[in-house]
This record gives sequence, C-alpha cells and structure tokens, in this order.
Amino acid sequence: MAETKVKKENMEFQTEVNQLLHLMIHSLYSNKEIFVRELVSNASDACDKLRFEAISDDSLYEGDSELRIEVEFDEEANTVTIRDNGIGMTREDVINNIGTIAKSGTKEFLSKLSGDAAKDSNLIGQFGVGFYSSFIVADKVTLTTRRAGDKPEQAVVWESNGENGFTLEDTTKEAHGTEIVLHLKEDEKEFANDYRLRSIISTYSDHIPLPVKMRKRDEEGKLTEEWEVVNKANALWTEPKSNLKDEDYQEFYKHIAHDWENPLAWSHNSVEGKLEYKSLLYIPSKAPFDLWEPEQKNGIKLYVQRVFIMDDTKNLMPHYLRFVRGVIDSNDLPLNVSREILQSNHVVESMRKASVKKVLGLLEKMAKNDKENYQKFWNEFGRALKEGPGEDMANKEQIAKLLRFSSTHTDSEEQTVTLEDYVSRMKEEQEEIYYITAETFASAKNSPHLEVFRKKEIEVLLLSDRVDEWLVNGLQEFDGKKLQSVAKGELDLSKFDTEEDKKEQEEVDKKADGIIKHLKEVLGEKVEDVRVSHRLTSSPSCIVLNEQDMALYMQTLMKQAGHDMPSNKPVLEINPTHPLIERMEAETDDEQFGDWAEILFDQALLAEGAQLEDPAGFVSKLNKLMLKMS
Ligand SMILES: Nc1ncnc2c1ncn2[C@@H]1O[C@H](COP(=O)(O)OP(=O)(O)OP(=O)(O)O)[C@@H](O)[C@H]1O
Repeated sequence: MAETKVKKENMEFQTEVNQLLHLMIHSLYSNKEIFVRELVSNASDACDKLRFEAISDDSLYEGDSELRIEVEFDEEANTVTIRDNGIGMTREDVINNIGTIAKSGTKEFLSKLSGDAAKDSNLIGQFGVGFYSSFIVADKVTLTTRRAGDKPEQAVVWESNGENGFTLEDTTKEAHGTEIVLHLKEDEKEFANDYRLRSIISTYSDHIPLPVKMRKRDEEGKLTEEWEVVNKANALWTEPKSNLKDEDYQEFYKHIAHDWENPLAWSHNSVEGKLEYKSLLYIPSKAPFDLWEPEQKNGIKLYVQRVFIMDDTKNLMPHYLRFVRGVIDSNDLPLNVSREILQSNHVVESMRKASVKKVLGLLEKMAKNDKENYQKFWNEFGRALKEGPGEDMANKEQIAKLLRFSSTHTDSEEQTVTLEDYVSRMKEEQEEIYYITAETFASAKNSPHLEVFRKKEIEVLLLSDRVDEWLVNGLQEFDGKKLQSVAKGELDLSKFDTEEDKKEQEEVDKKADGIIKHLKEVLGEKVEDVRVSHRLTSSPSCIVLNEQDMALYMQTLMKQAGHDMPSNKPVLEINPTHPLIERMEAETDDEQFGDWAEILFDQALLAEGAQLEDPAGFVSKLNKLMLKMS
C-alpha cells in the first residue's frame, strides 16, 4: 500500500493565539528571560510523563532512560536550543497543543486585557503563556519532536515566526522527545550566552527534580562536546528545610504553578510513621484565571517515590481549597496508581485530611501574624473558602474563623469582619448572628430590612457574594449562635425594646387592623399573609420569606439558569406609621386602593431583587398615579 506522506503544510494559528502572541510580545518586555523557565518546565513535564508511562512499558525509553534537559546556544547563528528526551509529540499532538489554546475561558481572559502593559503582564502571568513565551525573544522558532515509541520517520518539524501561522513537515529524528530552536531577534543576542543562560537556569530551575545540562568548558574557557549539570536537580521537597531559602521555595512555586508572582505562604512537611510522605503546599497570591471554571487545569502534583504520577485537581484537596498548589510525594502508594484508585484509597484519604489541616493551619497563622497578606488572600480566594463550611463539615469551626465579611459595623464593601469580631460586639440580650443576603453590596447595605437594626444599633452581616446563601446554609451557627437572616421568618426583636417601645407597637398594631384586612383582600393569592412590620422605620413595606426559602434574587438567578423554582408565596409586611400607608388608609376609591396595594407589593419585590411577573402592569399603574399627582 502506498503511503501518503504529508511533506509540508501551512496552517493558521487559532485567532486567540494570534491575540495572545501579539499581547505577549508587547507586554512582557521587562520579563523576557522567563521563556527559559517556561520551556524548561514543559520539558520537565514531558520527561515526567514519559517516566510515568514507562512504568508499565519500559520499551518507551528506547534504551535511553536517563531523562534530562539540554540547553545549548550558538553565538554566531544567534540561537538557543532546548532539548528533552521526554514523551515527545505526534503530529496530531503538535497540531492540538501548539498553535491552538485548549484552555477554557481563553476568550473571556483575553477580553479582560486592557492594553496597559504592566497590568496585562500580570494577567498573562496568571493565564500562563508556556510555549508561546518563545516569541518574546525569537523571531523564528523551530520545534522538532517525536513521540516515544514511534518510529524515527514519524517525527515532525513545526516552524513559525509567530505572525503568519506555522508550517508542519515530516522528518526523521533518532532520539525521542522534543527539541526547540529559538532563532533570536537581533536585539536579543544577549541570551545566546553561556553565563547568561546558566544564571537564568540556576535562578528559575535549580530545584526541579531533573538535570538541566549545558556544554562543559575546558580550561581555556572553550566549549567542549561534554555535558555538565548546571542546576542542583534535587527535588526541592525532599531537601531538609534548613537547606532551603525563601527564594528557593518561591522559584520552585513558579515552576510548578506556572505562575509569575511569589506565593503568599507555604508549608513544607515530612511525615513519618504509619504513612510516609512529603508535602509542599503553597497559597498563591493571585487567583488563576480558571478558578471559577467547573474544571481546573492545575492542582497538586502527586509523586510516588519521586516519580511524577499526575496533576490531581480532585482527590488531594477539597474543592474549596482548589487554589492550593504544590507537591505530595508518597512512599506508600503503588507506582502504577490510577485515577480510579486515587478516588477511593485510604492512603490518599489520610494524606488529604492531613494536608487540609496543614493548609487551614497555614491560613490561621497568616490571619493572626500577617493581617495584610491575609486580606490579600481573602480578596482573591475568600469566595472559594466560603464554600468550605458546606463542603467540609469536619473542619467547619476552623474554616468559620477564617471567614471575613462586610457588615453594618464598617458599612464598607471590603470584607474584613470576622465572626469572632461580630460576637464580641453582640448586644447583651442578643442570641443570634444577623445577616442579610442580596445580589449586590449596595442592595444589601440599603435594604429596608436593616432599618430597625440600624436604629437599635444591632450589627448585621452584609452578604452579597453568590456563594453566601450556600455558606449560611452550610454554616448554620458559630460559637453556639445561630445565623439568622433578617429577611426571613417572623422577626422578634422585642427583647431589645423598652416598655415604651412595646406600648407604642401595640397601638400601631391595633390601628393597622383595618388596612391589613383591606390589603389581604386586594392582594389575595399573591401573598401568604400581610402583617405589621417590626423591621421598618423609614420604608413603607417589605417582603419577608419563610426561613427555608431561597432569597428572591437567588430564585431569579436560578430561574434564569433554567431551574424550576417552586414559588412559595411571600409575606408582605407594612409600616403603618409611614405617610404612604397613612395616605392609603384614607383612600375611599377601591380601584385606586387596589393600584396602590399592587405597587406597594411590587416595589417591595423589586427591592429584594426579584423579577416582577407583570413589569408592564407595574409601570402602567405607576404612570397612572403620577399623572394624578401632576
Ligand atoms: N517539550 C515538550 N514535550 C512534549 N510536549 C510539550 C512540550 N512542550 C509543550 N508540550 C505540549 O504542548 C502543550 C502546550 O504547552 P504550553 O506551554 O503552551 O502550555 P501548558 O504547558 O499546557 O500550560 P501553561 O500555559 O500553564 O504553561 C503542553 O500541555 C504539552 O502537551
């Protein structure tokens, strides 16, 4: 059978790659040398993958099992070459991996870029540029690769100038793995230099567990054919802590997390006894771009006896701690551990439990000793941590102490109030922790439900993150004090009332009997009940839900997302001392009263972020009233 061989073909970059390349070249000029780290990281990942696959099939090594990365340069040709004998890529892999961006959320990410180089370079850092960083310094990149186990003739060359797409051509490559030649731009010659490359490698790649080699020099300083290892090549997590400096931990973090910024904190542990493992866990300083995507790309790197097994995003950390990065290296798991085994393995379970404790302990320490950094952490990852009490009952108490909120005490959007702070400010008679949930901070802060609390100077937590309803459901109580929504159920604040207040209230209640009855008749099936409010001081009415009901703005969101929401009827509460209600009481025209009643009800729904069933009807009634006033 005649073999159809593709000689050379031209292909286009995915639109997003073009955009990213353009931005990168223009935003990252102050950080050019990171291309070495990015390419070395990829090479080391490729070696890890081969080592893992070779556990079940060691013919993949093709007789060369000493995994390594080689870095070479040619001053005259103005090139830098980075080579690995890792897993390599097939033609199809190259098309899928290089020239396209498989990351979900890429479009959204690109739309966030502002054109301001400094800001964008930060964002690009979070996104991770990987292979494309080659084009910061090169005007042509040639990548030659062959998948381990394939025939030498199945190799392929990919080439691009970063602007007009790329070419793919079949070739022959004896060694498996990948070689990348960077043809440096005229003004980036400085990188084709022995000293410069060595120093970049030792800065960024000293502690990756693989040797990075460069050509040895002879006594006269001339390059020889021999290779020497230029990084320390020790798996950082296996080193005793006393050998390591902060910078070592920081650079290693950047390598494994594909991040550019230093982490906020880390915890390095060596566990011996029943189980033996080492862990190195980091809290990043910036949320990765995919933190809110359903699936994350990076997570914890699982090693077994120093052999990389897989990036795990599900089994070694709970979902609410999905931002944690690092390495766990076990001596107890079998080398051929699979994803399925990970899901129900008691060794994994124990390591996970202990690692969660480590992370929570690390956060506790930061919250206590380094408030500024903790606030930074909270602003980036607080919403993820808020998923904790619902997800991890066993650590609920500990997580609760780490939570930060906005409250009427500060009235500021920045979440700084702890539950312990709140409890310490509770009134003597107060037994519950009051909160309100709303779609935005402004609507929480300005909610009519808060009026009486402000008057009586009782603090209320202002919750406006999407996850907050889920949080309060999971948390239920703190320090023996129940969390109570100020917008749900009958509110009894009588214990905070003076005798005089109580008497006044009774009179108001009595006086309101007539209008309450009238409103019930008019609103009929729309409401569960109409009653006098003990919540309002300056608004005429508000909506109150049952204890178990989801907040109205959440019901709206769920409906929009296509969920069927059972609609329990709400309670309308009115403030009989409000001039509007007093004016209504005096109304003798039934039709007019009906319009007022509906408007009163609808506007209370609107204030809760609910959607009106008949918005046009509401507007026309309002217009009718306005015309009468004019
Ligand atoms: N040296 C290599 N050997 C084998 N495969 C490679 C190599 N370099 C890159 N790849 C493949 O190309 C893919 C894309 O690489 P790229 O560096 O763009 O992104 P990444 O490493 O997946 O993520 P990040 O952007 O976070 O670095 C990799 O996931 C890998 O599958």
